[in-house]
Amino acid sequence: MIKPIKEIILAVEGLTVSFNGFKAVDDFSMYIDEGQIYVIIGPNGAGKTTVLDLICGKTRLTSGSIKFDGKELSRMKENKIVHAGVGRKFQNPSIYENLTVFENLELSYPKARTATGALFFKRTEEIVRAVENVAQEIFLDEFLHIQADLLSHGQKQWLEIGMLLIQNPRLLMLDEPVAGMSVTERQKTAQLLRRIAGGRSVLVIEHDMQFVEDIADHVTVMHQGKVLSEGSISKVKNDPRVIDVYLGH
Ligand SMILES: Nc1ncnc2c1ncn2[C@@H]1O[C@H](COP(=O)(O)OP(=O)(O)OP(=O)(O)O)[C@@H](O)[C@H]1O
Repeated sequence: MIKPIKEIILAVEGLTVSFNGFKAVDDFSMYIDEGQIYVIIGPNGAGKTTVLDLICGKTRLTSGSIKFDGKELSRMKENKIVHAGVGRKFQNPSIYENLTVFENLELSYPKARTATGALFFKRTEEIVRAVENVAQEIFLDEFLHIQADLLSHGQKQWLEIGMLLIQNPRLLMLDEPVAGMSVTERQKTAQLLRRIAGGRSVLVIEHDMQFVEDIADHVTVMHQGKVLSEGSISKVKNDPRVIDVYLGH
C-alpha cells in the first residue's frame, strides 16, 4: 500500500527575532505535519520558548513567516490565532483553582465564552458530553466535581491540557508538559499525547529525554536560536554536535 502524503499544518520559515540586537531566534525553519508530534529540545536559552511565543502571537517576529493551514499568523492578534486553531499551554498551569474540574472545562468550551454565550449560558447536554469526554481523555473522569486546587501537580497539568482540548485546536503547543511529574504521570502524559496526535498536531518543548523518546515523531535541536540538528530521536541522540552542546552535559 502507498503511504499517504501528510499535509503540512505549520510551516515556519526564516523565523528571526531580535531583542535589542540579540537574535534569540535566528533564521529558524520547521515544518509540522498533520497528526505529528514534533519535539524541540536544546540547552537553556536556545530560543525554544521564544519560538512558541512567536507562533501564538505573544512576541512579534523581526522577519520570516509562520503559515498555519496556509494562513500567515505573524500579523494576526493572539485571540485570532487561537480561533484559527492553535492552542498553547504555558509551563505553569493556569487553571481556576477555586472551581471544580467540571467548571474549569466548561468555562473553556468555546460556546460558553462568547459574549452572548456567557449571558444566555445554559449547561446543555452538548457541553456536559464534551466535558465528560475530555475528562476521560485526561484521566480526570472520577475527579469532575473535585475543586481544582486539590488536584496533584500532574493532574493540574492534565486539566490545562483538557481546557485546550475542549476548544478542539488543530495544533497544540506544550512547554515542558511533564516538568515536576512523577514517572507514572509522565508515562500517562505520553499515552495522552499519542492519543491526541491521532487527530491533531502537537508541538512540545521538553528536556526529559525519556519522555521525548516515548512521544516524538520528529525532533529538532535548537542552539543559539538556530537548528543544530533534526530528524528521528535516534539520529539526533547520536549526533556528536548534539552530545557536545546538550546531551553530554
Ligand atoms: N522578551 C525578551 N526580551 C529580551 N530577551 C529575551 C526575551 N525573550 C527571550 N529573551 C532571550 O532570548 C533567549 C532565548 O530564550 P528562551 O526562553 O526562548 O530559551 P529556551 O530555549 O526556551 O530556554 P529554557 O530551556 O531555559 O526555557 C534568552 O537569552 C532570553 O533571555
